[in-house]
Amino acid sequence: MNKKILLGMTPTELKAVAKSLGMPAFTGDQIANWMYVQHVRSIDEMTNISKTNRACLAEQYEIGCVDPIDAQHSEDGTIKYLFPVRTTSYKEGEAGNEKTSPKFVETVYIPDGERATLCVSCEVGCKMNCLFCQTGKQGFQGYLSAADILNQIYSLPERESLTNIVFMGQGEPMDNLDNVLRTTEILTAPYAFAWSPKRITVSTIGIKNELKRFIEESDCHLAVSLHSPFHEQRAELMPIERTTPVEEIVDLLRNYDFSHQRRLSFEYIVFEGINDSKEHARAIVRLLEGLFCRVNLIRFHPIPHVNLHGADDKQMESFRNYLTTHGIHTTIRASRGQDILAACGLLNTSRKADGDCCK
Ligand SMILES: C[S@@+](CC[C@H](N)C(=O)[O-])C[C@H]1O[C@@H](n2cnc3c(N)ncnc32)[C@H](O)[C@@H]1O
Ligand code: SF4
Repeated sequence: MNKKILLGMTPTELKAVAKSLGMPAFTGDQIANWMYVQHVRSIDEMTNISKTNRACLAEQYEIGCVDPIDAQHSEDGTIKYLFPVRTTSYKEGEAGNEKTSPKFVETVYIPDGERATLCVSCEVGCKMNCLFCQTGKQGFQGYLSAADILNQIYSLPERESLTNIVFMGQGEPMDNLDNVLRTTEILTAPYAFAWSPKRITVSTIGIKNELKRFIEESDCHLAVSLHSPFHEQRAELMPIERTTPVEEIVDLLRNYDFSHQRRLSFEYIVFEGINDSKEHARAIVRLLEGLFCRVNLIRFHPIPHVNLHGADDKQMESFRNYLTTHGIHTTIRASRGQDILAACGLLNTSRKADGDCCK
């Protein structure tokens, strides 16, 4: 029998589990504390629960944490982990692709002086098919459960040194919003990891209704992938633009206040000769006028069979300077882990199921 997984459950749900097994409701709080505060790896370690009750719980349940099975080390200190995925789901009508099991996701640990950022994945692959992204090339093989998203943090060898988490790995967070929100709730709740939401950034291409829900139900920072201010060009780079133009996303964002603790940023990969002109910079200034936000310029990390090239440093700096002098706080993001294919947009686990995982 496949055991049910406790990781990702809220205290209310854990109390219901305890009661269903004939235990007092407060056992649910004890389980939450053992998992989310003490980070134990087995039910047997929950020593303030009686031996009999632990055995009873373990008959049907397990924590559901699983260690990474591979780690690649970059020369810049970045580490890319490969995590097995326990359960994936699909929305109604989406073809399941269960034959590719076992499934894996990649998670990237990025130490940087006093900071240590973890880039987590929320889906196996991605269905959004952005032209420039290697995860998009993988296609979509399922939504991660909150347990599998959380496990990337729970089972990370460097967990205690983490200062920030970014949802910038495989997958589109707004496409798996319930599980992403459940994860950020557990990461920020006082009963659990108790992280400030200001240490967590969720990146999205902009799916309107879900984005609205995310803004209203979470306090985490938000990053929107822009990449072109022009409709036709953005649609060529990012198919989502055809159904949800970024102008609609910006209009939505104008309804909320990002001038205090919560940060709104736009990510912009600078492609040589494609989106690095003065016209682009001017159009960005027009698009974002009056919005309290910043722009992060990203270097393009080349992927096979895609004829796009990154702009050089001089061009990126001049683009940044134009935006900055026109009132938009703009930074150039350092690329990390490119030598081990861990940099933004390079994650891909399509071949891992064929036994290629440790090469
Ligand atoms: C991999 S995505 C995951 C989060 C979300 N799906 C999104 O697109 O915002 C994280 C960031 O990587 C960027 N990215 C994708 N492919 C890239 C590439 N080849 N080089 C640089 N950045 C890339 C995306 O545009 C996005 O800003
Ligand atoms: S850039 Fe983001 S949304 Fe686009 S394919 Fe990659 S992971 Fe998916």
